[in-house]
Amino acid sequence: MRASLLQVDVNEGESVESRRRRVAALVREQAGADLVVLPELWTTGAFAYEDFAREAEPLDGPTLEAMAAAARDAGVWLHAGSVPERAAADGGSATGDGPLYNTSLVLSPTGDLAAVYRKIHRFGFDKGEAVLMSAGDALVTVPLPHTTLGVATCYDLRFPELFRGLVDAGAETFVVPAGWPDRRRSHWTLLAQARAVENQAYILACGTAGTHAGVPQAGHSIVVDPWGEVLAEAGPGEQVLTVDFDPAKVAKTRDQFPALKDRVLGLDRPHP
Ligand SMILES: NC(=O)CCC(=O)C(=O)O
Repeated sequence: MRASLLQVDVNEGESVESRRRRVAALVREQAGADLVVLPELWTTGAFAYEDFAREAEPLDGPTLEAMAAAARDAGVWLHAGSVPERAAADGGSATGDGPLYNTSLVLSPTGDLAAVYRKIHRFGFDKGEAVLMSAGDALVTVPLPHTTLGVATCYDLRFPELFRGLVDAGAETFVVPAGWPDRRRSHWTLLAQARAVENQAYILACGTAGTHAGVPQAGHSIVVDPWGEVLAEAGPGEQVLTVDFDPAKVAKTRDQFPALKDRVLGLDRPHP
């Protein structure tokens, strides 16, 4: 399988509309890949809190429209990263004036919306995303022809129980769009390898480059195999990181070193 991670430079010098056009063109250039991955909140930047409400869009907004056309033209599965989603007042997916979510979109090679994931763990403690956005509550897996994706977003990477849940739901390849800051780059790399090793799964973790809202981004998108080996790692700037990997290695690793079978369930809950 061939995956291309588009580590987009997100900065205030470029309008959202211009970046959308530029990213759509980059996606079209990936024809021949099986899967293309974009970062978290690449229209605004993950730390551009004051832009979330202004740039928020319904699920069928301009980003979905542009990315669906690009996925169809390139004939690729596209994890289109996430957008600030303005949901309907009832929390549904129609246009509305309801809550904001940090919402990931997965598109099929025909440009159809295959999955939607609303980020569960919001970053910022008592400010930023954590207070501006609502939390999703559903785990999402997406069956592709050769692997099943499990999706998570950025800060989710710090919560291993979410990834265990995805494994239990059949995930073999985690896709993690992010807007990870440079000051915690060592955590990014370490956590990506940890999630891969402990779950014996691939991880495709795609971050942003550049600086927005005064926060330099880590870049260094990374692909790790089920044994924890780094297959490819980007540098700090805008880059297309392309990697070929064997999806069958997940089953082989789980078979030859069956640590997942030794799990003792329920330890993450308090004992009565
Ligand atoms: N956008 C994010 O979720 C940032 C996460 C982060 O900075 C961290 O976990 O550290």
